[in-house]
Formats: sequence, C-alpha cells, structure tokens
Amino acid sequence: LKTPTFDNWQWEDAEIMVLLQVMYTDLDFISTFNIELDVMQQFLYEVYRRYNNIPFHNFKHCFCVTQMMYGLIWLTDLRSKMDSIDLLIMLTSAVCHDLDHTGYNNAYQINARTELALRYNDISPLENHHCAVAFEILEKTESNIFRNLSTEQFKRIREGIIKCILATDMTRHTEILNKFKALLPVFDFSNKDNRDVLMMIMIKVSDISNEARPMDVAEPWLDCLLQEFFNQSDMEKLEGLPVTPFMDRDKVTKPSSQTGFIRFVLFPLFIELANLFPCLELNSNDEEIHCVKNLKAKDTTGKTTVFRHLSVLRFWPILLPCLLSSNIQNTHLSVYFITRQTFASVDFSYHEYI
Ligand SMILES: Nc1nc2c(ncn2[C@@H]2O[C@@H]3COP(=O)(O)O[C@H]3[C@H]2O)c(=O)[nH]1
Ligand SMILES: [Zn+2]
Repeated sequence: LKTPTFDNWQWEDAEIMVLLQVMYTDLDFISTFNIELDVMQQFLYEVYRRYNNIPFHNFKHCFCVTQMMYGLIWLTDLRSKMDSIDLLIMLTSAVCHDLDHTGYNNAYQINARTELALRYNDISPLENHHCAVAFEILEKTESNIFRNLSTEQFKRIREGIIKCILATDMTRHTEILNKFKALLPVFDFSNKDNRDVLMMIMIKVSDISNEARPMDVAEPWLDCLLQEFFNQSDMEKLEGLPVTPFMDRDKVTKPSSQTGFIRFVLFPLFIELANLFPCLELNSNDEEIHCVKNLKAKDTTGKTTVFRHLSVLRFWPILLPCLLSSNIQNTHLSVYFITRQTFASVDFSYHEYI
C-alpha cells in the first residue's frame, strides 16, 4: 500500500474503503486524534457516496490520489519533518479533493454557465464545490472525524484542507510551482508558509501521478480520462460551446495526449519535489540506470543539463540504453523517453559532455 506499484484495479470499492481506513490507522491518526472507528467508517462511506459514477473523477481516482499521498509521506519520511495535523490535512484533502465531480471541467462549467459557475463566480467552481461538499460531510457529527479536536485544531485543519483542494485547480499550476521553486533554496520546514506550499505541491503531484505507476495500472486510467474528456467535448459540440482541444476526439490520441502532458506538466513538477527530497531520486542500487545518474551535458549556449531519473517515476521515462552505450564524443544526442504508447524523441544538441 506504500508503493506506487499498488494496483487499484484489483480491489472493490468496499475493500478500498478499508484500505483508506488502514492509512488513517497506520499514520496513527485514529489514536492521535481520537477518531471513533464508526465515525471513520461513516465518513469514508459518505465520501464514497458523494463521488459520482463517472469514467475518471470517481471514487477509485480519490483512492489513487490518497494512496500516492500516503506513499509519498512514507517515502519522504515526512513524519519526522511535519506534525500530525499537517499530515492529516494532506491525507484528508486527497480523500476529498474531487468530491461530487460531474465529469465536466471548469472551462465547461464557466462556458455553459452552470449552477456551480454562477455560485462561485467562475473562480475554481469545481474545486470550491469539492471542498464545500467535504465540509458538508464533516458538519454531520456522525461522520465528523475531527469531532474530538479542539476548535483551534479544527480551524487549522479547515484552513489547510481548503488550501490544498483549491490548489488542485490546474489553472494555478504555474503560480504554485513557481512559488515552490522560489522557496526551494531556503526551504524551511519550521516555516508555516513554506509547509503550506509543499502541501499544495504534494497534492498536485499525487493528483496527476497515474503515469508514475506500472503500465497495467496507468493505461486503463488514461482510457478513463479520455472517455471523460470525449464526453465533455461531445457535449460542447452539441451545445455550441468552445471545444477544449485536448479533449477533442478528432484531435487527440493516447500518445499525443501523454507526451506533452508528461514533458511539460508532470515531469517539471515531479523534478522540483525531488529537489527538496533527494530520496526521490533514483535508488543508487538500481544498476540499470545508475550509469546515467550523474550524467551532465552542456549545450551550445554553455548551459548545463543534469539528466535526472526519479525513483518515484521509475515506471516512466527511462533514458534509453542509447545513453549508456552511445559514443560519448557524439555531438548530437537523442534521448528517447519511452512512454506507454509510443516513443517520443527529444533532440538535444550537445557539444560537450562533462
Ligand atoms: N493528458 C493527461 N492529463 C492528465 C493526466 N492526469 C491528469 N491529467 C490532467 O490533470 C488534471 C488535474 O486536475 P483535474 O482532475 O481537473 O483534471 C486532470 C487532467 O486534465 C494524464 O495522465 N494525462
Ligand atoms: Zn483529482
């Protein structure tokens, strides 16, 4: 349950609810926050009920995101760096982060002027809604896992969960990533603002981490995502609304959807998390990639690139053996990123290898 190899497809929803409870128990939340087991179960059942039966943003997605968060907490030994309340905020935000998602994204909500867009004035309508539903569940005593906490603690948790869930709006991706990058050189775990940004980064990483999983786990998720995308673009065409290009069944294929996403969204985000946690870098015992671990190259402008491989992304881009065996004097090097569906080649023109 602690590794990215965990296969969600082998578990029924009822079993998944038990697995979620195991995570709360294993992180000592049940004992630390005095959560009664029937309240824990009622909370998880309410969460389960309020995820919709849609292709992607469903209860199984909620589980995968939570499981990745749980795995990252262990992998980065976060328990030694942050207090239990922060960890409780992170895990619970993951559980609740897509509650009552309708399968149509914010662009649709806004363009179609849905009830949610009207209610939230076009500002992250979905994320605001996910968060509001979470606190509806927590309003009921029988499903309020925080009911034995002090008013002050509840206040801090509420503020944290709101921050984390609102951070999953991808229109804020660059803003949050840049904030984190700026903090990195002086990152301070004792500073609340620093920890808040890290928590936002960790939920974002978990939210888009399907491609960090083994192929037979990740690929069905892509099918689910595209099915939801295509449902939306079909609806947009039907209603005469602007069609989001990356959702258009006439324009998108599985490889085209993944290569750009991994290169421009997923990898740059994951790399920054690894900059804070070097343990996310490749395990040095891993011989296959050991040789490329410290490879650096200088391009014609003199800029140095260090090739990276993250253990948390071990199932995804593997720098092909071409790197290991290629003529190191070669002035032109192609690095192949193997994705699930295709080879995407990225050309680097390096004139010097260090
Ligand atoms: N193309 C692509 N997009 C993804 C993948 N995983 C997550 N996303 C996108 O990232 C977004 C994260 O927030 P949302 O859940 O709103 O919607 C998600 C998708 O649009 C993936 O594997 N491929
Ligand atoms: Zn999500």
